[in-house]
Amino acid sequence: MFINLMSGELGSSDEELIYGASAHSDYGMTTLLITDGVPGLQACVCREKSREPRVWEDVPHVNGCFIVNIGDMMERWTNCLFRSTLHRVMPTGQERYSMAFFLDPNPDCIVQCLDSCCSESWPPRFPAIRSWDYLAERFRLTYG
Ligand SMILES: O=C(O)CCC(=O)C(=O)O
Ligand SMILES: [Fe+2]
Repeated sequence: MFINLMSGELGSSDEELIYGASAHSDYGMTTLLITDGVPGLQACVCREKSREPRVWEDVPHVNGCFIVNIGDMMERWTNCLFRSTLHRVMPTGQERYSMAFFLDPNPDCIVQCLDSCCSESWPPRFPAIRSWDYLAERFRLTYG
């Protein structure tokens, strides 16, 4: 479990929002996200993340509800039957707060294609990997 508190800040000189989040999918299994209702979050409505041009849709805020993101580890587990959600936060000029709860399997859990998610015509696409090894590699690639 990992919680991320994000805030968009107003620049002192020109009242411009200086932080958003570039396009990404979350690394883990599932993310529960809550925001203060200020817009900015967008999801890519494409099944293939590499497809261009990307089409982005605003994610509506619903009071009292979490936004649920499927993460990349869930995509591996389900052999791409569940696709992870490509999303981003666009600066709007307004102060904005969000809190993300990243839900992951235990570090020693082996993430491998579920039996119900593969067949002869749809073989496993990813090798089995220890949950923590997968996350550590993603963190290493992102943060060096
Ligand atoms: O602030 C948001 O709405 C999204 C944050 C996010 O994508 C993340 O923390 O991974
Ligand atoms: Fe995210």
